[in-house]
Amino acid sequence: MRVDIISIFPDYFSPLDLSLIGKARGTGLLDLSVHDLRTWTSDVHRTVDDSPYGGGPGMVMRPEPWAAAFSAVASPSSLLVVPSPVGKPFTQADAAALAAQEHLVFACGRYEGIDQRVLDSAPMPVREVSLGDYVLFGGEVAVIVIMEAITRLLPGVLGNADSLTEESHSDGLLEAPVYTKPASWDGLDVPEVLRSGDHGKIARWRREQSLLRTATRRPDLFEAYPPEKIGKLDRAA
Ligand SMILES: N#Cc1c(-c2ccc3cc[nH]c3c2)n[nH]c1N
Repeated sequence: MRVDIISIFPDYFSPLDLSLIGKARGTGLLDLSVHDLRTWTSDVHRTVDDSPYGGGPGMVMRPEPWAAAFSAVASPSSLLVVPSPVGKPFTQADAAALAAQEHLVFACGRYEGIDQRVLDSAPMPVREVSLGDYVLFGGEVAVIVIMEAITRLLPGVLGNADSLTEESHSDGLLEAPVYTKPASWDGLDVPEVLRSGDHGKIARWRREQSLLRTATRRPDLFEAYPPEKIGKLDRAA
């Protein structure tokens, strides 16, 4: 997968040199380039913003540098992803869809945002996404989060792909609680079923815990979960 990130703060993305994302870049699974938007300015002050038409606080990012940047990095298979407070809430399904793309271009807005004409005239399809109902300083942190969600789904990045099948949100539910040694700690014991060696019983217990957790913590997800997939809860588990 090829990714181009455009930002006025390229140094924000040094975390993408680390850990499994850094390894994916090193092994060629991920071809990631970070660009400074000011590369595509044409004035001595390398200006990327100006005052908003219609008045109001703050500044708006000028269209010209973005248009020049897109012309430099876009290809026929590119998809433009723009983090924004007004974007579609980003979900695991969106991460999977983006992970299947050939080339992603991320536009990191700052100030009061990017001139709307940049998105309206982009030479590639556009996806505006939001991480949640709160406001960040800009799109950079959102891109780091999105890049982590995408990269871990790329084949070969996670040592054990099985991790992807039972984690929260992979199947629309929250995952069951996890435990490790010691069997008893701080007066609390690991649920006996997990130490039983009965894999069928363990699977049923985890399924039940996942459904119960989702129902109590994320009723929105539980309501959206197909009733026919819930099945009969095994109280004996
Ligand atoms: N994604 C996302 C965002 C943002 C965001 C994204 C871009 C810019 C550019 C200026 N301010 C921004 C805030 N705030 N909250 C979210 N969930």
